[in-house]
Amino acid sequence: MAEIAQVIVDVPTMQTNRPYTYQVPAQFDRQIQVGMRVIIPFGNGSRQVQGFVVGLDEQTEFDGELKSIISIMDLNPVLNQELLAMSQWLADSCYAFRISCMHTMLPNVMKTKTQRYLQIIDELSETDLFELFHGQDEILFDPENMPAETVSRLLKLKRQHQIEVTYALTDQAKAKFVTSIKPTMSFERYEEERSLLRASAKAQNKLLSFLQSILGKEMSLSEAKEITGLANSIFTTGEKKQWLEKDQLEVLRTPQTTLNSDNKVIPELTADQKVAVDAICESINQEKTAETFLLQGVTGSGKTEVYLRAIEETLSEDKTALMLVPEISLTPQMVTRVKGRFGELVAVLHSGLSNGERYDEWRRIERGEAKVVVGARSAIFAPLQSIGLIIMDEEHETSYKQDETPRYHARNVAKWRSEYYGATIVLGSATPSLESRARAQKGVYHHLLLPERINQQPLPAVQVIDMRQELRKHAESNFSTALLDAVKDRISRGEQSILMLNRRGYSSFIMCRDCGFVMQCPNCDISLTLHMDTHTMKCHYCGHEEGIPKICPNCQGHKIRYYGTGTQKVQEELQSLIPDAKILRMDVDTTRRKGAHEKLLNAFGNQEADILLGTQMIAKGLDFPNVTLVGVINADTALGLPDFRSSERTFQLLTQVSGRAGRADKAGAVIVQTFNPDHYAIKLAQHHDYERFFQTEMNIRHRGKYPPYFYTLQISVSHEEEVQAAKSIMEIAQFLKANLAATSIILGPTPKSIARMNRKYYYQLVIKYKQDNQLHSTLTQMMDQIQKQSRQGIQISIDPEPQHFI
Ligand SMILES: Nc1ncnc2c1ncn2[C@@H]1O[C@H](COP(=O)(O)OP(=O)(O)OP(=O)(O)O)[C@@H](O)[C@H]1O
Ligand SMILES: [Zn+2]
Ligand SMILES: [Zn+2]
Repeated sequence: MAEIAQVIVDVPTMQTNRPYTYQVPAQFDRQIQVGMRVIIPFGNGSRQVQGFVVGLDEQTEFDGELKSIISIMDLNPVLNQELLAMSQWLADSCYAFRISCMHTMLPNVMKTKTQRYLQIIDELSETDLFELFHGQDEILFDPENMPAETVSRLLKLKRQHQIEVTYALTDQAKAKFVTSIKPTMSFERYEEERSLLRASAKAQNKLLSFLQSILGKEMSLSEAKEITGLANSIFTTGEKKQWLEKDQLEVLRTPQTTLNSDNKVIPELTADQKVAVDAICESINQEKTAETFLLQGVTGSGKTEVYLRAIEETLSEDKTALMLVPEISLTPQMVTRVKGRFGELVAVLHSGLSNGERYDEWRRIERGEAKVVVGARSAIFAPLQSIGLIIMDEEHETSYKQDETPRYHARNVAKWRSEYYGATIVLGSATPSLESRARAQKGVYHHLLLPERINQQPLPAVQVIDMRQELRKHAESNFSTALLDAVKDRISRGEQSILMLNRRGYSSFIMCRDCGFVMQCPNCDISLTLHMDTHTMKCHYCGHEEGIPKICPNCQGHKIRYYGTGTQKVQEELQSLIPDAKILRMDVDTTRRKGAHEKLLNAFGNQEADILLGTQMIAKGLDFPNVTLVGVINADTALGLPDFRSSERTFQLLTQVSGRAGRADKAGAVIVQTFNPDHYAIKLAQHHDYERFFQTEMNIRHRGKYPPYFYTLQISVSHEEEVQAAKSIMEIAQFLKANLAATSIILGPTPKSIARMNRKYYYQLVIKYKQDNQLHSTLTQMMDQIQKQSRQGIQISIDPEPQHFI
């Protein structure tokens, strides 16, 4: 008997974590449950919004009058106890609003769509109203698609209280239904019906035999039409004659994968794999112990097989398994392997799914039909229950951290869930993040090693080419002689090459050779990027787009030139250097369409091309036996970034891309082109020496007081007026200095390296801290300020453990 509900209200502009109290009308008494979505009145007037029930009470004492819940949107809670508790923790630890955490955890379609209607209050006499309302009492208010003049006239009428606004919410979370048919009679009765037909009624005759063939079954109408080739009208006739019954059948929109299916032979484990699998399985079998393993295995050492065995064990214990991969569209081979092993039990969640597909996969998980979930970052919130195992492949990848609010790291969410269920965590990587490797060192994580490739296949030999020398020999080519010769050699042997163009912090822009003018975004402090495919200049921060100028907008000169190296330009150069090479290009431009990744990879896997040329997206997870050469066209770009992790990123990327070569019986080679051949990250990657890199980098981090020795937290402030932004970051800095522990260090405040974005000015400061009991409460206090200040247009964000410092 719940009479009072605590509701988190879904209004984005209302920045609070406080639940609101609503009356539960008697008719909903039995139905309402914590974790359901409800529609509630909010604010003045007739506004309706969505909310999430987070608490139910019986007490009726309350000062003042309570508003009542209007309706309940769900038959079952969409947030179970665990997810509700998690949303609370997530909001708290990420300094985020609970409503945005809830939305992050749920499929998109759980957001309601609000439409505004305008309604005439009294009788209408004026022609004005008649014209605006087209003679109706109510119209949809859609300011974006209405002439400005109409909008202002309508708003004026509203101010004069002639019309009022009403809100209608539509629930987008809809299951998909299709019409189905079912035979209603026995075989003999159908025979009787047949004898009554005229000889010319061939189609009906055919329908009768078909129905006889599917006795006791239900089938979708469209499938039945396809099988029989009969028209709709025949089925309608059949329904009228009561030969069949029509019904609504729910269909799940299951995403298809088009990647070549994996050979399903389950290999015998190597000795090292066995040690790892045994240790992990033992932990899975222990109830209620949340242990974390760091599985550090060189590229091609068979980490995936370890994951698969661990999943198998988890399922046999009647528990569920969650497997995260950095970006699923880039690792279709992984999905194929998991699906190949566990079939229908697998649900795949990723950004390429349509909203409907995502919703249906989500419900398959929620109902317990899918017991293994594979997905990218946000799949960590999959509504699995009794989780026994959480795997994070390539655990060092930055894509596990969300850059927008809530700024969570999937690894921390994994830890929370593993403690909730007593689940085992496996973090896998050839190049673990320094944070994780340091924890393994301390014994916080169990360290498991796969030091060798399968079949003792050697890691590829890496040759480093000094591009400063090369440029002296021949100007302005992206290809050294060594790399070109190696590629030609592979082509002549019928082997394949992967070439990577590192494009982080890299872009193509245009510049006037007369006056040096560079096209800038009118809203942001950065230059526009040239996109040859659409023939436009685009801002990668705010999305601003314009045409490519033919003459310089500054001096009207004609010497506009392209700078920077796009993959397309590199492809053209390579093609002219090796005219008969078959090149596949994989970058954002060629993979925009759904399924394009898989198509390209399939083609390459079928050896339809000699060379796969691409950006970082080709560095991960690819396992092609015929690839014996990997070339890195430019290893340096990440090194130039003002980020203390830039060496770590470079080392990780080089190791990972090198790992694509020589994975089967043919030996592999790697050629790395660089302007910094002596840099330790490049040298140590050349020698596959993770341990030395770890020691070297740890020393540097220790000296600089960086993670993993210190934690970091970034606070940014933005405002349309630079003075306002600067003023409030200074105030924050003062406040922090007065309240934080003496051991905590504040860096800044400074303008962000891109100081202006989307017409707003950005300032930031970074806190480095070891242990600071004051920090959390101080920052939470600051969150209250955010709520006050955001009303004046100032936006403050707190980012715990940011992964990018630019
Ligand atoms: N025990 C085994 N015996 C034979 N082949 C195996 C065994 N384990 C894995 N393999 C095969 O070895 C290859 C490399 O394994 P896998 O892709 O799992 O390596 P990985 O450690 O995940 O590599 P990377 O980090 O480079 O993605 C795969 O083709 C896999 O099928
Ligand atoms: Zn811009
Ligand atoms: Zn010019």
